[in-house]
Amino acid sequence: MGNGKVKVAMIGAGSWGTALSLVLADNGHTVYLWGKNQQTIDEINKVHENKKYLPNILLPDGIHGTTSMEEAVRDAAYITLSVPTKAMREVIKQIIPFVKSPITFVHVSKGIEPESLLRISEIMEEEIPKELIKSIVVLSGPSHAEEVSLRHPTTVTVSSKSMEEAQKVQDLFINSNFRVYTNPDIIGVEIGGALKNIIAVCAGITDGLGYGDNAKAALITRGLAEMARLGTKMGANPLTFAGLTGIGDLIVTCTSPHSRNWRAGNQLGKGRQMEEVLNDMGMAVEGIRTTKAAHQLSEKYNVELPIASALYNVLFNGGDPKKAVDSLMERGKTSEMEDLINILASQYIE
Ligand SMILES: NC(=O)C1=CN([C@@H]2O[C@H](COP(=O)(O)OP(=O)(O)OC[C@H]3O[C@@H](n4cnc5c(N)ncnc54)[C@H](OP(=O)(O)O)[C@@H]3O)[C@@H](O)[C@H]2O)C=CC1
Ligand SMILES: O=C(CO)COP(=O)(O)O
Repeated sequence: MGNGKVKVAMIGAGSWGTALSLVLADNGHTVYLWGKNQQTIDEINKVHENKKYLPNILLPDGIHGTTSMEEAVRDAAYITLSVPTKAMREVIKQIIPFVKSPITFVHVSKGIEPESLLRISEIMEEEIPKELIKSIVVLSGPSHAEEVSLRHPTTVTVSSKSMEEAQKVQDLFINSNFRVYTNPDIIGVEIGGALKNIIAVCAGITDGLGYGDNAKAALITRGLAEMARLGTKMGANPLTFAGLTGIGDLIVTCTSPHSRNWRAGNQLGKGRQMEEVLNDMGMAVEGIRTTKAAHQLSEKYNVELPIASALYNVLFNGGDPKKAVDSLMERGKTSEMEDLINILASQYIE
């Protein structure tokens, strides 16, 4: 391939895996886009379109669809995982037999696993034999697949325990439409990307209830405080929440109808039932499972998460969305500054 151009295995042919394959192909790399649905893969190869997940986007020639994991992974320089969090373990098990030497795994997904309470890179460390891991890199940030595939300006962040490998992945993806930053705080980057989905569901709910911009601004700002409060307890740098994978991703998902989390919340706010909403969506709505994980994490770390708890009550205890908002507004009085100081201080006090 030469000229720094490599083969990349993209595992997951949904919206995000397909859009990121387009970025890599634009950069001259050869992408083997793996999916389990034969019809989707045939469409990608024959008409260069992923009709289900990224309709009306002509995919570049450098993208080869495949349902063969062996073909996708063989001789790849990078293996990128782009399946929803709940499919991670199952898909990694399918990859491993075809990995012959240590390689850098990239993941681009946004969730926390309920029960184990692991971030995705931790799940990967559990599932992939140590001797096959060169490094694990996460790519996250405010980036709707629909806009990335139109080559609209987008910024994301990569993070890893190895910044050398993170920089290589930065070089792999970066181009004039897709600007990639680095951040050494992998915990903060992964937690921000996962928890913002909870707040986006809530923003959809308040929009569905007919509330306006004040409620949205309140959710984004207090949601950010909640993310930072839990994140710092889990070892994140509080400053990461002021970056692309914190406030950046909160803004894009809480304010955009592209967001599946916002859209699901919006339907709940309009009075529809969760099961029906998720069935109709037919795409990953990560915020639902991550709300369960956040509820468990708030107990584990003894951190108050009023917004996530209110959503947990709506999603898993049949709570009424309007009453959930009322309950947040009627909480005991607190001090904003005291909360922010506690967040900044929490990494130093244990
Ligand atoms: N869409 C976006 O704009 C962005 C998404 N993300 C994150 O990327 C991740 C993936 O999301 P996204 O691509 O949007 O999701 P989609 O719902 O668009 O696609 C999910 C893909 O995963 C596949 N999949 C699901 N379960 C399995 C499984 N058990 N085995 C194999 N394949 C499976 C689906 O295949 P099939 O159709 O065959 O079921 C489908 O190709 C999520 O964590 C999301 O938060 C991050 C940034 C942006
Ligand atoms: O993470 C995203 C944008 O950064 C996509 O959000 P949704 O999963 O809510 O569509």
